[in-house]
Amino acid sequence: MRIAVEDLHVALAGRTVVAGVHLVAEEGEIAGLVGPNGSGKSTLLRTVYRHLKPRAGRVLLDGGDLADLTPARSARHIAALPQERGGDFELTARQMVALGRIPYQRAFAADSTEDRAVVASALERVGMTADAERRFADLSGGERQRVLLARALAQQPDVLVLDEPTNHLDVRHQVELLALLRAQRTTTLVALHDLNAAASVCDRLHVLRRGAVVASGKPREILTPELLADVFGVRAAVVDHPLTGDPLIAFDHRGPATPL
Ligand SMILES: Nc1ncnc2c1ncn2[C@@H]1O[C@H](COP(=O)(O)OP(=O)(O)OP(=O)(O)O)[C@@H](O)[C@H]1O
Repeated sequence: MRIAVEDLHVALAGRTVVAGVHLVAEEGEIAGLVGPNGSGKSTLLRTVYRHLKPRAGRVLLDGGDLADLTPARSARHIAALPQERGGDFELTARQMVALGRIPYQRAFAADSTEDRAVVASALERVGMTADAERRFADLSGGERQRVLLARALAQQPDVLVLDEPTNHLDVRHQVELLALLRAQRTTTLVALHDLNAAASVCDRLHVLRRGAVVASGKPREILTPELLADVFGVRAAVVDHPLTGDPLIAFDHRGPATPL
């Protein structure tokens, strides 16, 4: 499915945090949101997965307004990996993933054979099968992250909304998660701080600054030294990755673009 955000405005505690955002992720596309701390990435994503109500604007799924769907109906279309990683800690990892099947179940119905197969496959895809019967509470930050991603996959959504999905993951699991997203080809909106990961996995990037999109396009067009200096305040060279040919940002860690 195609997802379009149209003229979205969100206010929090009386302050405008997202101001007139337009963006699109085409069917099967991975659209990345990048921007400095506080630029509105999480707020925008929370509004897309209906955790927040916009002050104005719409989120359209294949042209239909998401706000017209019941929560259960929209949960069949959109699954989120939010930044707050709370939840019911008494559940096992498998039970946590099984929560992703609720939008497909009647009230009080037991899991079907299909539900169990979908849950097992989601656990397998994030590499958590061996830990499936452990308590969610006992898992490490990265393991919880992977279980919550499996829950989103078990929802079999048309659109995945991921807020910093590589947080807490070691480098191997970061690479695996990005490979999984690439292989998946589900329309995806993903906020990423790691600009090199974003350059490698995203078909299109949207750069946010103070709640507004200031640049949109292919990573190679967007991630220029000028933009990195202007929006992120850092000095960097952009070169071709020697293994993949993707844009590779080499940051100058010795000091920012402008004096501190
Ligand atoms: N519940 C809230 N009440 C008031 N202001 C909020 C609330 N949540 C976030 N904000 C403010 O909204 C702005 C955007 O925050 P948001 O979390 O969307 O940014 P972000 O781009 O995801 O940041 P980060 O990269 O630090 O995660 C920030 O200035 C933040 O302080």
